[in-house]
Amino acid sequence: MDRPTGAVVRTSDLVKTYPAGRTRRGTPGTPPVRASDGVSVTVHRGEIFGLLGPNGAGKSTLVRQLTGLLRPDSGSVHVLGHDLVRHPDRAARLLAYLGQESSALDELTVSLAVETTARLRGLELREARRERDTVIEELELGEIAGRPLKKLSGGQRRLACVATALVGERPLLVLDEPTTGMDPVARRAVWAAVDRRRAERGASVVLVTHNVIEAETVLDRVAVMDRGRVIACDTPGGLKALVGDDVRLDLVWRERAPLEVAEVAALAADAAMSGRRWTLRLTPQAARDAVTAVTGGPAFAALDDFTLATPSLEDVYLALGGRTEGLVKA
Ligand SMILES: Nc1ncnc2c1ncn2[C@@H]1O[C@H](COP(=O)(O)OP(=O)(O)OP(=O)(O)O)[C@@H](O)[C@H]1O
Repeated sequence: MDRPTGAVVRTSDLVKTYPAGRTRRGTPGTPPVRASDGVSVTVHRGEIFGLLGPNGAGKSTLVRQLTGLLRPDSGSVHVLGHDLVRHPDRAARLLAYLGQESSALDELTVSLAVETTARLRGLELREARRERDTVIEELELGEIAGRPLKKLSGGQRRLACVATALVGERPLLVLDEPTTGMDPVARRAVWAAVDRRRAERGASVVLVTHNVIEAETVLDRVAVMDRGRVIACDTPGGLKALVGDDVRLDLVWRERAPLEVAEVAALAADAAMSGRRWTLRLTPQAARDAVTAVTGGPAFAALDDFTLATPSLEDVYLALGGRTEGLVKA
């Protein structure tokens, strides 16, 4: 897609270290954590930009700095040309932020929470109510619009919080795991609404996720984070090209792998093993040979299931040396 090149977000060499935990006499404190370790990212206008990585990679720390909520130790953050390290108060006019926890509006009904947020973002009463009604319909919140947030299920409450993030037309939406706890219908409604803000109003979106499937389908570009650093940044397709033509072979054994079969023993060295599941990255020819070996010979009786797939972002992540814990597949 043709996009204007203007940067909406530009961070340069951000460093943030959380200080060491306090020690009680005789007990060791927690060490300091460098949660941002020289992070430079640029988000363009009209782009859905993802931050992907396992728990503790530094995604939330980064978005809290680019929303002016957390001051970096060093480095710069510019949003639409405004220096948010110097002027964090300007963030409220430039962006809407949905954090992981959002309990400030818990006492209000869904409808009032959305309307109040719209008013706080400067809309006149009539306009605020019009936007409220639009977003409530868009996210199919009508049935629960009259109920207080604190009495909703986790997924419903999250959806109501997304609704508050979408009113008031901010040019930048920063969403930290927006679809946590939602069912597939709600998730689809959220992605459609986010995409509409981008397509119809040119909004830009920074989206934190550790859901690999979600990342592949909705994001234009992805920064892969690990231990406070961006270890790769590209389109999902560009990232997948890093792992070349390799395919992924998953083998699931009924009880245990038949290591007495020579072909299976040969595969063991390169397999990432998780219980009864082996995962291998192989060239297409090697994968064909492996499938022939495990489905044709004596290994077949021990095999429960197998799948052959083109690379996913998870494979990219592994190839880059990342850790898999916390990367969710569903
Ligand atoms: N307030 C804090 N004080 C001390 N350490 C912190 C604080 N907040 C985060 N950390 C640490 O900083 C690192 C990065 O945390 P952060 O929340 O940014 O990760 P994340 O990628 O958003 O993780 P998750 O996917 O679990 O939300 C982690 O090691 C975390 O334990």
